[in-house]
Amino acid sequence: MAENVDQRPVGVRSEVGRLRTVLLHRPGPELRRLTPRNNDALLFDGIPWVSRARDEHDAFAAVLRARGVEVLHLEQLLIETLAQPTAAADAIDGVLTDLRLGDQLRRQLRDQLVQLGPEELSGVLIAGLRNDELRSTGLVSSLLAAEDFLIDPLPNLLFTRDSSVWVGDRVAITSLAMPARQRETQLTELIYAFHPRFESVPRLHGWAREHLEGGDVLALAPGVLAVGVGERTTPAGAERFARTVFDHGLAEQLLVVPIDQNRATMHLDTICTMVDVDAVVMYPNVADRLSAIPVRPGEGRELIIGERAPFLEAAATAMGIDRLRVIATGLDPVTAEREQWDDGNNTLAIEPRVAVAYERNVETNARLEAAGIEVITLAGSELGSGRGGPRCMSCPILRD
Ligand SMILES: NC(=[NH2+])NCCC[C@H](N)C(=O)O
Repeated sequence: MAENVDQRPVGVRSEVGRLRTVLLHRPGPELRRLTPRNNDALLFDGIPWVSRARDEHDAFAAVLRARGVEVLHLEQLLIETLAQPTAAADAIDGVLTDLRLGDQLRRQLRDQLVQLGPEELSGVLIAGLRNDELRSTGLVSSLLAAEDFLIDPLPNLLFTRDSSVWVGDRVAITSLAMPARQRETQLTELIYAFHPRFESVPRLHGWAREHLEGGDVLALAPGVLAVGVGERTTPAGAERFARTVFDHGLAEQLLVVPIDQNRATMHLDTICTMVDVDAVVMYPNVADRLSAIPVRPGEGRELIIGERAPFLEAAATAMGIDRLRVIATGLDPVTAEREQWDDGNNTLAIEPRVAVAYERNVETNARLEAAGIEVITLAGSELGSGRGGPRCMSCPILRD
């Protein structure tokens, strides 16, 4: 494990090892920005009731704390980060690159942002800024509608899984594919670059690189990673990730898993998550046709590309086990489809055979229990409108 400045251990080498430290984001005013006109672009399937969403999220954090997990909040880390003038200056430069602003508005916006303290600045970076919230008299501002955003809100920051991912004792800053989420990783990059807690942690990848999202990355076993390639992580993102983890000696094998390019299966963790060292909960409607391409490091900069094989077989082989046990979402194809959509597959293991799951996925949870998995249920009626479950809403920083 890497020692960092204040001597707190970090590192993730498993999906199921006892969870010690996790990064969450408690949803706030950024969710109030969602309207029926912008929710599709902002990747929400409905308009969440904000205070209830916060209650549900607080219950999630409480469940984790009750099990001895240290919960870090992204907003708190961001505020502490922005207390450093260079970090605040970087953050402001980052939002001001937006080409919709124009020079005059950019100057006026800068004048306002530099006056903000860390807490207010963090608030604006997360909740965004509407045109009518800045007193500007310039051409651009007068032509934009009052409700147009000068800084887009980040309602999906809630899904901390995607905006950074720990691989061993390093952190990969990801590069998010959807325009509504791209700025999130400017914030995670800032936190990991400047926050004293992470000062000595080497950073991988980066927000300006090929698309790679944490929801696509699974740590199947020591030295064995899987990465989904679909709507979010691109083939080039997977290739860069393979090269990077091999160069840093963080894995010996990577399984690249092509997934359907659609919203229901946006990340690998929407169809498959691990609940034990040799068991996954998986969407049966894709389980049989899901395949994997094994990739290994070759000579020099080469990658050795293996033969495409059924995912479950390839995973078991790479993990050195006879068989990966599969617990299926739902019972029949229709229930499975409903529960997969409601993130029944998206469980967060907090130790082997103990997983956090949304309570609404009754059939899937019953099957998990029957398979010997303790299921800690969460209400998620509001949180779920962003199409993400307990795994999406958590970024493990330290696991046994
Ligand atoms: N790891 C995950 N499955 N994350 C879910 C993210 C959901 C989010 N609304 C998006 O569309 O990007």
